Amino acid sequence: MTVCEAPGKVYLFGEHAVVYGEPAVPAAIERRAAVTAEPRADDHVRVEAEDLSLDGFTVEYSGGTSDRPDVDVPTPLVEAAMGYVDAAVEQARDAADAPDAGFDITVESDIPLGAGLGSSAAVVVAGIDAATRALGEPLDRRELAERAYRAEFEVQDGQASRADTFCSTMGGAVRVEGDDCEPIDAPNLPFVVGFDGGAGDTGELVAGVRALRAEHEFAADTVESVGDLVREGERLLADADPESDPDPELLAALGELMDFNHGLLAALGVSARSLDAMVWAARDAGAHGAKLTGAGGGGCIVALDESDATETALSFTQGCEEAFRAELATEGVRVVEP
Ligand SMILES: Nc1ncnc2c1ncn2[C@@H]1O[C@H](COP(=O)(O)OP(=O)(O)O)[C@@H](O)[C@H]1O
Ligand SMILES: C[C@@](O)(CCOP(=O)(O)O)CC(=O)O
Ligand SMILES: [Mg+2]
Repeated sequence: MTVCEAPGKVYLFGEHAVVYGEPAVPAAIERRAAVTAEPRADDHVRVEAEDLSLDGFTVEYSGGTSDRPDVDVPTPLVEAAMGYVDAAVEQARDAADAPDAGFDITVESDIPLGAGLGSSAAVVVAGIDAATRALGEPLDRRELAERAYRAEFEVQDGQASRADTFCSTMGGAVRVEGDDCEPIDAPNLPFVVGFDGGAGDTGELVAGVRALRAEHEFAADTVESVGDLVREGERLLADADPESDPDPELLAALGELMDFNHGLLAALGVSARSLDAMVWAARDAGAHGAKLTGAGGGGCIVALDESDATETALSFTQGCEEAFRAELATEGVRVVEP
């Protein structure tokens, strides 16, 4: 039995635009998905994923799209729910050259699903790592990240960047631009997350931005502007001392860029009333800046505040179900057992 766990992430800036080759800077946070993989004697895959929003269910199937698990819920729901675990198993079989490998898989996660904190990437990264290790074929981190990206790319119908999967694999803050992925030295930023209890559909939201971009030059310009602000943010981070606490000027400058980034994401149609309400509650409470994180549509915002004011204000904000401080996860995917 092999257990691996991988962290979720917040986007300091750059989501959506990163899908079109602009740079983005996500940072891993201490909320993790743990995947257990136990090889089986047959070629079946049995998945226990109690956190799935289908009220928790257990299914047994041999993988692949033709073989539908025997559970009493509509097929699209099952496919949407199982897609990432399924794709992770396929990548592990391919990497280990074991097309008929079967597994008992268990997923346990404290990352809310579909909320912009990268639960899908964490499940895929931890899943591929656990399954390949269970087969005695551990991957190096770069290959693991690349295979996790391919899994997300497939499930999201060819619309994914390497940002989430690379960040979850490596931990810390990273910068991703196309296929150029590097860890970066960043100071420990005071992230506060607000969660509206809901979720967005990543594939649908990405497709919406794609359509807007194709239709209007100003939408394409908006995506480019996100890239410009990310480049400015990268310069700020490069000048900062990663060893000491970030100074107030740096936080103010990063916060201003986050505010701008949220405005541009809203213009691209991926914000939501609940996300805007949490962003404004954070700003009113004195946060240096606040923005939605991830695909949007519902889910989480991230703010910068070293004091408790934003977390307190968010906990009293209508529509905010949970507010918490998110510590930077310096370690990416890791083996818990054996
Ligand atoms: N704990 C989990 N168990 C099984 N699958 C999960 C789990 N967490 C996430 N997933 C998969 O990831 C999907 C959500 O991914 P996505 O829409 O990209 O949102 P995000 O990555 O922002 O959380 C879920 O529908 C599910 O398929
Ligand atoms: C919108 C996007 O940039 C980030 C999606 O993040 P999440 O799955 O909502 O955590 C898509 C991608 O980069 O693959
Ligand atoms: Mg995702």
